[in-house]
Amino acid sequence: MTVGNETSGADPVMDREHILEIDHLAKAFGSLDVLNNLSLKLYNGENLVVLGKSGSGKSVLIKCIVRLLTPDQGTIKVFGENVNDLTDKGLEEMREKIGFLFQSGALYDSMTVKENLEFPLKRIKKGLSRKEIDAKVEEVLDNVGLGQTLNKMPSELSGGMRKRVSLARTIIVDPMIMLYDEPTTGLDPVTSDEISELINEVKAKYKTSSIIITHDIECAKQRPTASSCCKTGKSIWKGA
Ligand SMILES: Nc1ncnc2c1ncn2[C@@H]1O[C@H](COP(=O)(O)OP(=O)(O)OP(=O)(O)O)[C@@H](O)[C@H]1O
Repeated sequence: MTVGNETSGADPVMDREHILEIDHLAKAFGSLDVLNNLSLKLYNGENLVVLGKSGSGKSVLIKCIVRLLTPDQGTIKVFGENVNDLTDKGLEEMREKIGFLFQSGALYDSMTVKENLEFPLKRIKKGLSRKEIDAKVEEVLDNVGLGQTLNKMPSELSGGMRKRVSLARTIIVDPMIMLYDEPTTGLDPVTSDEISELINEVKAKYKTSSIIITHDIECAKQRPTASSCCKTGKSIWKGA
């Protein structure tokens, strides 16, 4: 896999704090070495692309970051804290600051778009008034260009629209870090470009730091200027 840090600002990356740091991570399943000596740093306000072919361990990496899997070796620090040392409460708090965009989109098919967006908001940002919830739902939907879909069912949306709604549902709770798992998989080239552009817009509007896990080299290239690149495991891309 290849890891490339990228920043849109004029600041040199090295001058800024890192909010996620992985050091010499290793994970195997039996005799299958999936992650081998992987290190990366995600700096505040940047997009970081992890590029790897199918089966190279991209999803395993995400699961290790949020402790759905325990690494065999190495450390993962998020917001300065070692993920494997967190208490259950600490883990819950950390996960609430991290947004996921799953490969499948993972919308609730029996709920309208509005209900899909309200669901995480009511769970994580407790105590909001009806008016505040409506305003937040409208804001995030407008920001992904789908203000008109409020009362539609997911089945009435195209693949690209579902991806946008999923993104809106993730950013509605103001995550500090976004983890994108194959954000453009299954989309046509034009829609893929739109989603890649949207990822850059979300970063600018919501001041998120993002890890984008993909096998799509075009998606990887659509990040702003690459500033550094480190390689580990099976490298298939040498960066811009
Ligand atoms: N819980 C598990 N137990 C055993 N093997 C696993 C487990 N999770 C993942 N693997 C194996 O680890 C390897 C990497 O899986 P992973 O899902 O991370 O791939 P990926 O890079 O995300 O691939 P894709 O792009 O196809 O989704 C695969 O060979 C998979 O079978």
